[in-house]
Amino acid sequence: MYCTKKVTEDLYWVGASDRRLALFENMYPIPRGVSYNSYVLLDEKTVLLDTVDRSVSGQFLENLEHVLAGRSLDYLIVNHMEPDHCALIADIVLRYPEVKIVGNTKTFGMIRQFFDLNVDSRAVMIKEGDTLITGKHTLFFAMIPMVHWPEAMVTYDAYDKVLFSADAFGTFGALNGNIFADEVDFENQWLEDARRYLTNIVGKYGAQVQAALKKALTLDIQMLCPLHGPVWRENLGWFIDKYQKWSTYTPEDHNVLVLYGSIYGNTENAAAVLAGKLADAGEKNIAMYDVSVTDPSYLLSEAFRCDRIIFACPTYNGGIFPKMETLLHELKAHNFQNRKVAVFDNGTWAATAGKQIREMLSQMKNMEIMEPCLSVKSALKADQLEEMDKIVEFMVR
Ligand SMILES: Cc1cc2nc3c(=O)[nH]c(=O)nc-3n(C[C@H](O)[C@H](O)[C@H](O)COP(=O)(O)O)c2cc1C
Repeated sequence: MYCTKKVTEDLYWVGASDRRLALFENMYPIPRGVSYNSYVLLDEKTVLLDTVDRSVSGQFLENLEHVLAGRSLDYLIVNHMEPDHCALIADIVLRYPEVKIVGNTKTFGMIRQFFDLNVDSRAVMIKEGDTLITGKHTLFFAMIPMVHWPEAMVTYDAYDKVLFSADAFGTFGALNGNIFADEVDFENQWLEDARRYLTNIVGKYGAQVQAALKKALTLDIQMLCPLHGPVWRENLGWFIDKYQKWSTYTPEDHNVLVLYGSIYGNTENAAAVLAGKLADAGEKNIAMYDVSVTDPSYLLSEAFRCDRIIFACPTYNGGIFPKMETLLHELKAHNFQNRKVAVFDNGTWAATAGKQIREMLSQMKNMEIMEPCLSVKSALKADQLEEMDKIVEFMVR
């Protein structure tokens, strides 16, 4: 049975959700699932905006057939060539042989790589600022390279003032009947996943997201139609502001994040003592995670949210406890910057992790790193509490 949603007078959502997939991109846990959005514009010409992941192909093809209601498909606009959106291009061509495919030079290069498809005869090659008139609707195209692949582009429907934003403004999370952001408690139930999605997947490309936002802000946008997650038709400024923060590595909250690793529990104990002292000093909503327990994608997202971070872990074979080292590599790889940080380490015979963590942090831009670093010798002792108080002073001042 088809499962579609009317978005505007002429626009339909024909996507579907996957609640079985454990890891998005075989990397990121998605306990709330994910949606693959696809849209159909019914004008004098019919237009499909992106396809979906192969996992939801059955539902999608049925949706498309229902919305077209016997009409042929004139155009398929490919805003993004990642397989979770482009997987069904060849299937669309088989079902709708008259279809023309709209994309930029890089799009067609990638279509040739992914598919054995003679695309040239049906290619409508567009570039920045080009238009496609479909009847009463005029569609504009703008390139948003590296948000998050080089060929990525957005389509703007000037008639309804709708921006089809590709992966921008997307989020993890299956759509549960409500496809509009104003129909769900986005701030409490979706924001964490939206942050985790953007920071992990496109976090490295803050400058490119900024460039895309600058272009978008020149348009009168009444609706955002991303390729994952809810459609935005209210309060767009609130969500765009989140993107401004994430893409400029500006913290959202004045909160301390405590990230610790521990083998036998002594570093964990010291982290708990420190968090208690921070609370005594007035810190609210302290966030604390064991780096061995929580997936790095959540920790990276939390690091983007908080303005101050404490890293603590044991020394491991002369190096950093591996789970912490992985996280630090992730932060560096995502261009993480602009935070106040303190470090403490632990070691039973030669503690070197703290020095190495600070070296890694100093390779990130604009990090205010506390010196020196507290070093626990196996277990925290009362004579080190004063040193711990100094971390608290540094964090709260
Ligand atoms: C595989 C392994 C390697 C270790 N390597 C070092 C080391 O190079 N230097 C050191 O001082 N301690 C080393 N340790 C000991 C721990 O860092 C130390 O006991 C620490 O206090 C553990 O803290 P925890 O109680 O939070 O796990 C190692 C422990 C393990 C299991």
